[in-house]
Amino acid sequence: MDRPRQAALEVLRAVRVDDAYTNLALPAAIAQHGLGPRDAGFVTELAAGTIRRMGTYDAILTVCIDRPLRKVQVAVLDALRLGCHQLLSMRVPAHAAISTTVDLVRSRNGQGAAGFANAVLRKVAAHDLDGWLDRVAPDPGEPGPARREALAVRHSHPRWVVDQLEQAAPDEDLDTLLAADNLPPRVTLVARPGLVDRAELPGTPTPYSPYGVVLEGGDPAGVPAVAEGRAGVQDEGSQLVAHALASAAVEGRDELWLDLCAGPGGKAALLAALAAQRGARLVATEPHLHRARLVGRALEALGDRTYGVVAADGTRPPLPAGSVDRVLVDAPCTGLGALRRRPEARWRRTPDDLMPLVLLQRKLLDSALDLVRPRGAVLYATCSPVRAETADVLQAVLGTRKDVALDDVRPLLTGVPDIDGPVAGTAQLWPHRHGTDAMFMALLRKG
Ligand SMILES: C[S@@+](CC[C@H](N)C(=O)[O-])C[C@H]1O[C@@H](n2cnc3c(N)ncnc32)[C@H](O)[C@@H]1O
Repeated sequence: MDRPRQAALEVLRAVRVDDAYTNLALPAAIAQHGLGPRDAGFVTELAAGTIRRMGTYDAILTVCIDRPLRKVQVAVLDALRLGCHQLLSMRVPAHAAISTTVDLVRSRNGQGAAGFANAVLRKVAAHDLDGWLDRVAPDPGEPGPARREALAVRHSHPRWVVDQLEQAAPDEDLDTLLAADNLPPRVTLVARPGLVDRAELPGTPTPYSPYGVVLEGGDPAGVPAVAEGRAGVQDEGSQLVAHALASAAVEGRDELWLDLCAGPGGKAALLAALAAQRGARLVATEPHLHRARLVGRALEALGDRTYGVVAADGTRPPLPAGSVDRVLVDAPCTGLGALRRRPEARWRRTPDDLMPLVLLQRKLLDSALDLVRPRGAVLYATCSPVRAETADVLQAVLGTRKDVALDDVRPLLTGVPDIDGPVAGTAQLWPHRHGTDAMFMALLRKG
């Protein structure tokens, strides 16, 4: 039996049936099948790539199968999707892609299903990916619903996500923006100031963050500074969020910093290191215990130079009003700006997720504004560019508070080009433009 393909099929099943995260299911399947580095690379590309591009492959399979996809046995459908990825997006020769998929189906679903898979994949193999896209989703060129529908299929995004991204970036080339979500991100490390210098880390310096390096290859866990918590794996956009809050000018006392939504702790660790260099200390809050533990671990290398983490709800934080000098609200959000990182995320989110998140985001921002002292700084951030979570939250909260003003965050992001956000003074990063997650940032001050 072909163990790499079997492992990939198991990852697809775990993601579909058990709601597993691809990034966790993959190493588990690789370990369980005892695969070496070469096979592990193949399985990672096969499983993660198939999950990411499933929307496109389902549109193609719909044409190749004479009954609705929902009537195809799901295990067989998963195998067909893996076959499509090998045929259309990987350099696997067609005969190998077809015969190995058919063998996989035969071993699990019997001879009849194997014959069906063989017939379907032969049809798929009749065209390359571009040929199929021109057939199932020709781009009408003109902006509008038909184009958004075509781009949703071409770039394998749910249609509602395409609509949200288009509203978030009406002047952007939607084609380029969506294409960037299908490129797995480069691995970026952060050197936590005072604990390690970035020159000591392998890789090349990140273009915008003063703390980052892009790792050219290899396992980040094998870097000693990462293993010791003096450095970590962190997107450059996330580094810039911590950098912006730390760089905001704050008059007078600057002793207590708060990360209100801290789990799993990447930004908390960078902020805590920056605070410690200036004689300030960070406290982190996170309501979910397992995530609070991760924050604790991320802060370990700083010892008593931080106040550590408190398992608490940020809307009812255990701190007196007006007691904090700087607050980060890295709010729970749809994560539609970080789709590159989580292959299954686009299929799991639904439009119904939006409103509860927006209500929580408003409460958290309000809570942060209560906690900060007059003339202190609050940075509101999301890894989503969706307007309901960015501009609308900001405007709703500013509309109810006379004591708060929006400051310009953009001068704190020196050297980062084209960062204007949806409200004057806010910033929006983009994968296709900056090579980062689509982080939104707004800086607020209490009068
Ligand atoms: C976008 S993540 C934060 C990422 C984190 N800052 C980092 O860089 O590692 C949002 C976090 O908010 C937490 N959260 C959810 N509800 C919350 C609440 N009521 N108060 C505070 N945090 C909350 C989530 O559990 C999640 O860990």
